[in-house]
Amino acid sequence: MRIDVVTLFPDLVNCVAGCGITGRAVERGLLALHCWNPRDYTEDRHRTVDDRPYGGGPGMVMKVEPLRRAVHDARGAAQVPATVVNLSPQGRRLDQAGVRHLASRPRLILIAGRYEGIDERLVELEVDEEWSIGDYILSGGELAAMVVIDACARLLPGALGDEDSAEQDSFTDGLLDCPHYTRPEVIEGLAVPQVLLGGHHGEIERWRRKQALGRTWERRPDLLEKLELSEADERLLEEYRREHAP
Ligand SMILES: COc1ccccc1CNc1ccc(C(N)=O)cn1
Repeated sequence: MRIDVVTLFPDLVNCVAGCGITGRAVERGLLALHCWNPRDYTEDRHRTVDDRPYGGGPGMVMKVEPLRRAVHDARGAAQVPATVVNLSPQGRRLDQAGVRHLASRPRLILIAGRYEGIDERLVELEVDEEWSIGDYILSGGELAAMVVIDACARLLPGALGDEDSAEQDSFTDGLLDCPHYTRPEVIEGLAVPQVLLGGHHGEIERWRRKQALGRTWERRPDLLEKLELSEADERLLEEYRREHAP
């Protein structure tokens, strides 16, 4: 998978290429990451990428031309046609289904805006999809782009060894994750649930599923609404509810 990022801060975005699972995905050639800086596509002495908003108001708006030239060069840098994505608070809320959608694209060009945002005509001329990582304002789209890169990289075949937990990742099956424990067995009088120490894999699996169902019911009932639970899951959740009824 190839991801190009149009950004005024390539050093920030390139951090994902240097460490962890995303760094390993790049190392293994599973993910190619390239940044394009609109400032390199300016023609004036001051390398101007922003200007004052028509209609007045605070802040600045990113100009179309430097962005458009950067997108054009990004497109031309590989044969594979790209899906151009603008990261903005106005976009569709990203969830794991959205990540699966984006990770299924052979190529993404992510636009990371700064200032008050980008001239709407760039969106009309070049952008295929707008996505938001949540209902909050960031100083730029770079962190949102890095979230997309990380979440997509985890889904690329070979990115995670079996030492990682993408398969059991919460949200993969629409539920929150079960609690996790590691050594020592007791900390400050808090012991690891006995079932996890017994080595009975069937019991452990059952306990983990029940915890995932129960925690989703307690913390994110909205997620549960969206799911068709199996008979077995319904029974597990019922058991959890009885044990944890307030
Ligand atoms: C006012 O900022 C903008 C306005 C418009 C576009 C981009 C920006 C850059 N900032 C962003 C970007 C994304 C998100 C998000 N929630 O995904 C939050 N902030």
